[in-house]
Amino acid sequence: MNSVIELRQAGMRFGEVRAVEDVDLSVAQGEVFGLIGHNGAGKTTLFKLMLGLLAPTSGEVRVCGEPVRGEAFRQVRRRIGYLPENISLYENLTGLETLEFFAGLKAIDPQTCPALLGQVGLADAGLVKVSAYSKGMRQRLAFAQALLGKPQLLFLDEPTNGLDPQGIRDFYEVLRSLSEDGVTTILSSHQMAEIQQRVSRLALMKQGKIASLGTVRNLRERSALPLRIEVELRNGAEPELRRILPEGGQIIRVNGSTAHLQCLRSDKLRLLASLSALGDHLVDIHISEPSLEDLFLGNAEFAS
Ligand SMILES: Nc1ncnc2c1ncn2[C@@H]1O[C@H](COP(=O)(O)OP(=O)(O)OP(=O)(O)O)[C@@H](O)[C@H]1O
Repeated sequence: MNSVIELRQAGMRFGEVRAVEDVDLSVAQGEVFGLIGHNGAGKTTLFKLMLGLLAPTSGEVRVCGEPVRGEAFRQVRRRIGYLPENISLYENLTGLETLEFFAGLKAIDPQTCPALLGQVGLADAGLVKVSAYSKGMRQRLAFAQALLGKPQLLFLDEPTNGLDPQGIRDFYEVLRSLSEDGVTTILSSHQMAEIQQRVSRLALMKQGKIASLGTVRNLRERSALPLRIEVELRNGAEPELRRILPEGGQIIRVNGSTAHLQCLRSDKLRLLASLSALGDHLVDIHISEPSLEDLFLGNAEFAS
């Protein structure tokens, strides 16, 4: 694997607070990698470690092969775009002036700014003052700021805050196309329904540690959470369902003609085989995997 980011037993303590502890992580080039966790889980601190804004109090953090505190990291930093969680924008500047201002700070050609505004869907708002921008427009502008200078590595802290569904779709479309060009993205989010279809892998952080790491499918398969199965029956078939239900299948409730069941993944095939014996009593079956939100909120136990 061509790792762009490597953390080895990385830790960050603030006095007695262990904000990040024993984190081992490798992220490959072109990945869209998600970080999720409750407030205070350590996501922002981990971002700051990877950006070289904080020096780890233990372990090692390397980005593009360089230790983040070394001299060589100055060059690496030029290839990094960062969208902080709470970016401050000047109300009196227009969108274009804002971007040109950030371009000046980064010594980037300001002539690249109009195209960048177009990339984030603000082509028609470049001459409008930020004070008249909606929350979503501000977030798009902040994203454009992170894209200045065509970074190879993007760190985006809660990037879809304030975006409407179309804005969220546009945002991930930009990420997808950047990923195809080899750009690596690390993003944090509380929006689990949104993140679960769009990241290549993710890490679930709890109290400074990575509690689980993998694809969404890996995380689901490792969790002890049950699958939910909705069984649509013909009228009067409930007793028959109860009769054929194998061990491991559990009826949670029955609403009219729909029975809500659950079972462990390991019992799924056995349960489905039994349900097929319902024959004409059966209208339809719908299986739901535990969502990322279930995994996150359900305090599921994960295998390491
Ligand atoms: N500069 C600091 N000094 C002292 N403690 C800090 C500092 N920065 C963070 N912490 C503590 O470290 C822990 C992790 O904080 P961090 O901001 O990294 O979490 P987070 O997952 O980003 O939370 P949120 O989702 O609320 O942004 C928290 O207990 C926080 O209070």
